Amino acid sequence: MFIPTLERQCTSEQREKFLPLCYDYRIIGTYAQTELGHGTFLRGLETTAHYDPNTQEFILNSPTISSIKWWPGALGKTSTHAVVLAQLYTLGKCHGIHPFVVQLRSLDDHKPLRGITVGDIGPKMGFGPNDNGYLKLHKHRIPRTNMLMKYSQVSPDGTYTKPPRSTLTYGTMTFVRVLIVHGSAIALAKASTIAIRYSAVRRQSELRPGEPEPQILSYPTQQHKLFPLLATAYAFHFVQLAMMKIYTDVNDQINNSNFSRIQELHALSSGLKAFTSWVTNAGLEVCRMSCGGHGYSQASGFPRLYADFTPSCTYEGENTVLMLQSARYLVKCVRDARSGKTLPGTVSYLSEDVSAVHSGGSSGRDLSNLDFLISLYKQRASNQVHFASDKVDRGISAGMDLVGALNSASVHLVSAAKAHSHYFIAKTFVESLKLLKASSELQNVLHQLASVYVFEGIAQSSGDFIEDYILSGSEAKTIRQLAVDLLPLIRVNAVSLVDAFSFRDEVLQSVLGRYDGNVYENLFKWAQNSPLNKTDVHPSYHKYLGPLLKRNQSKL
Ligand SMILES: CCCCCCCC/C=C\CCCCCCC/C=C/C(=O)SCCNC(=O)CCNC(=O)[C@H](O)C(C)(C)COP(=O)(O)OP(=O)(O)OC[C@H]1O[C@@H](n2cnc3c(N)ncnc32)[C@H](O)[C@@H]1OP(=O)(O)O
Ligand SMILES: Cc1cc2nc3c(=O)[nH]c(=O)nc-3n(C[C@H](O)[C@H](O)[C@H](O)COP(=O)(O)OP(=O)(O)OC[C@H]3O[C@@H](n4cnc5c(N)ncnc54)[C@H](O)[C@@H]3O)c2cc1C
Repeated sequence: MFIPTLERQCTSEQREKFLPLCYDYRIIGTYAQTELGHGTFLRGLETTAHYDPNTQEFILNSPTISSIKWWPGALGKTSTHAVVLAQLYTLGKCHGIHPFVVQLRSLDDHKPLRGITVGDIGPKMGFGPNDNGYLKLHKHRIPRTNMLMKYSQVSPDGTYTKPPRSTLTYGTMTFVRVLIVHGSAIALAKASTIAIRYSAVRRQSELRPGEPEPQILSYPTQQHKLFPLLATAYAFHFVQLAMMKIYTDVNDQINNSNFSRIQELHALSSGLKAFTSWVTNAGLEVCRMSCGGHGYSQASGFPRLYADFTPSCTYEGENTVLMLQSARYLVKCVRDARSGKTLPGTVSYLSEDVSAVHSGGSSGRDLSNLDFLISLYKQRASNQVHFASDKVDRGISAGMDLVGALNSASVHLVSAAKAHSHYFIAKTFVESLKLLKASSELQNVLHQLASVYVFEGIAQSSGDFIEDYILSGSEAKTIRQLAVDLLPLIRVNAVSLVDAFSFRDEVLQSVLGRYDGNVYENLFKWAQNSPLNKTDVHPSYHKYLGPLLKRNQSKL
């Protein structure tokens, strides 16, 4: 995050000064924004940067215990520098959060500089090798030119020039949220690879006396656990490509001072980061549990994969907060649509009259047709967004201000943002396959994946579709069965579909997911290498167990 921030927030002179040092690994930096007392509420950050025109320096301080920077990756023992987000004060006025490059440690002996107290925040659930750290600043001075001034400036005499948009400071977070969508796709692909390969190797239970134990991948319940997640990994792959394309296009516009789509990008990246990381987080646990006891072993790779992935739901914007950000924009779009404004591409459906799609018990609608089902996802999203938006309007009519009305409708706003994200993902998956140049055989297999993703997505949220009369109960049941009917077809290519992710064994880090399937021999080898097995009799025997046993034996 250090380098992307410099690349996006530096003037050209600052780029020339700082970026070569980064690219050549002459300095190592972190992104120090979160504090002990604030991670979500950025306007509440307390670190201060007061400009001193006499020396043309900023004086950085952590004025309170809650203002100590806390969590930034590699801050504790590694980073020599940080981008520090602090409240800018100049000529007696506060101008809000701005980014500053701060050197933390000497480039000679790596010791912390004067006014810098820095260290590791202690053991965490995962990310063991990462020294997430703390930073306490005490009257630490940096040159004026260390404030990143692409968008806002402080002149030598202290005059402040404000940015074209205050939120441009938040640009790196948007970029990383887009990367996390990619990260979700990768993590779910890894978990699917481990679980499906292991399920093809593992044989368990005797269905009928005398019959060989079947591969657990042959059980419909095992397929129902794993194949929708496999399909989701493929869906997220195509979605992260689409998300990155939108990000690149909007970022190019921003670089040309066109800020018209910055809000749409913020809303979409927030919703997709939250949606994909929540779904992946839950999916990793399903994959682990589908591998039985060996899934719980470190040898499976699941404990580390989960412990390292799960903070994706928290960092870079806590997921609920990001869903609310997305929903806030959707509410704005409903208002714009009602006042006749044209809406941007990813939200244009909110101005359509989607109520035309009626439920109908045996209306003869083709419930296996993906284009038709995507129209139902659209209707569900539109209904949920308009419902939540109407709740906000009713709150205001009842005398609340906008903040109060948004807060009181927030549970529904999160549901609406989830439905919006889900519609975007399902639509993107189906549309991406149409554009894919692939053999008819491959198209057929990928269509099976898209179908099980779309069917299962409705089955798992059928309440949304039934409550709004988008589907009848019997239609929902039919779609649920369509998903189950697809499972044996996907079974044929399941192992090939995870092999296609091409994770090397060294990357997958899983004995269960080994490409050669040689699980049991390698589990035993792995166990023998366990530190506890260095000696037959563990030294602790002589200190604790031995004396205890001997003492009790003497009583016999
Ligand atoms: C290239 C191949 C790569 C492959 C990689 C694949 C694998 C990689 C996997 C993962 C990679 C990434 C690894 C992750 C490592 C990250 C480690 C963690 C880092 C961090 O956590 S950094 C700190 C993150 N912190 C946050 O995100 C804070 C969240 N809080 C906020 O953003 C804000 O406080 C807020 C938005 C919640 C609230 O802001 P505010 O108080 O100002 O209140 P509002 O009134 O809601 O907002 C005002 C206004 O601003 C708009 N807004 C807000 N944010 C943005 C934004 N980012 N962009 C644009 N606009 C924004 C908001 O919509 C409001 O606008 P309106 O007034 O409504 O118009
Ligand atoms: C592994 C890891 C790495 C990190 N790396 C970095 C880093 O490199 N740099 C950095 O600056 N930070 C980093 N962070 C910090 C991270 O960005 C914050 O933890 C994150 O932004 C969440 O903020 P918080 O911890 O204050 O949670 P809080 O915001 O306190 O969240 C707690 C609860 O409050 C709820 N909540 C908060 N606000 C609202 C609201 N407005 N409406 C409804 N509910 C709300 C949330 O939904 C959540 O349920 C990292 C964190 C982790 C875990």
